Amino acid sequence: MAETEERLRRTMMFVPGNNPAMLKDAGIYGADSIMFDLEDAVSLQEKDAARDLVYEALKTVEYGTAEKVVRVNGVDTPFYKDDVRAMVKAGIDVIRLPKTETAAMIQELVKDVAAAEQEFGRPEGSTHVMAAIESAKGVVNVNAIAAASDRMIGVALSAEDYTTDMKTHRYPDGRELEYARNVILHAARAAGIAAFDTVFTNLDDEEGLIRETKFIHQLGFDGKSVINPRQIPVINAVYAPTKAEIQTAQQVIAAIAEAHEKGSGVISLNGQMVDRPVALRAQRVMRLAQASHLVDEEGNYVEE
Ligand SMILES: CC(=O)SCCNC(=O)CCNC(=O)[C@H](O)C(C)(C)COP(=O)(O)OP(=O)(O)OC[C@H]1O[C@@H](n2cnc3c(N)ncnc32)[C@H](O)[C@@H]1OP(=O)(O)O
Ligand SMILES: O=C([O-])CC(=O)C(=O)O
Ligand SMILES: [Mg+2]
Repeated sequence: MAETEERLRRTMMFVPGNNPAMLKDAGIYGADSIMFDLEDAVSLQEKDAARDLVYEALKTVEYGTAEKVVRVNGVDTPFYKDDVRAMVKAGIDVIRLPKTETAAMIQELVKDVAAAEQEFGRPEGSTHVMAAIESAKGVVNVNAIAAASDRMIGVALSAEDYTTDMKTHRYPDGRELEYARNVILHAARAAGIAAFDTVFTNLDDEEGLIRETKFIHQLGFDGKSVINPRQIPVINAVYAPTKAEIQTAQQVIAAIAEAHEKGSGVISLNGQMVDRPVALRAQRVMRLAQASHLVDEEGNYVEE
């Protein structure tokens, strides 16, 4: 894994790289990661102008604590090399490679990123990478892709292209994505990196977005790619623990501390066994509670 401490990545917002107004304001909506897009949101005629615009934005706009990600054009396009050089020069945090099908593609990206870091005097290893899985071939190879480099921070399902490749389309129940979601999630967890679910494209169907987010949250995904700021609070609300979950997590953390004081790794709490995995899950609940501003610095629940 590229990072020692896990970063919260509930929402990764696509921002079309050719839209100056959106580039300027992208930091105000509270996305955990902002993803500048040079690929499919940008027409062929605008590729060079979009790269320049994103470069300028990265140099001049303040994006706060949000992680800065760029979706470059694919390795087999004439834009890819210039995209990688410009984004590394600008100091991007993460490069997202679209339509990743093999570990060799990630290795090629990593080689180009390392060369650009050297060319522009960026700290060696400071640019992380991630893979978007958008085809059957990508799903079949995702274990090797996820483990292809220690610069890798995550893998994402890209269901629009994936369902096209699979000769189907997206249905409200998402059954056509079952296999890909599970395989991608396992590859990410086995490699110790993040897993991102795909975009939800019907902006007016908030209920559908809530249903899909609850489902991918239950599976264990870190978060979703999003296309519009109004999707961010909806997803964050699904990821926010309830008051009861927070209180249970606090009791678990206190109980395990008591067990440790007594020289034990296991204790009973309200008839339930509490051991290390339960305590680790409780710590994650508290991290999500803090990110959702549901607890104060001492960890006390804050009434809304
Ligand atoms: C399959 C794929 O590859 S998906 C990835 C590629 N696609 C994209 O990147 C599309 C990203 N999203 C968008 O361009 C837009 O959200 C659209 C076109 C879908 C809808 O746009 P709008 O109808 O303008 O959305 P809406 O009315 O909700 O916008 C509200 C505000 O949020 C801004 N906004 C909307 N989407 C974004 C975004 N992705 N990033 C930053 N700002 C945004 C709008 O500029 C507007 O700002 P304003 O109030 O200051 O004028
Ligand atoms: O990464 C995403 O979710 C968007 C995308 O490119 C796709 O679905 O093909
Ligand atoms: Mg795509």
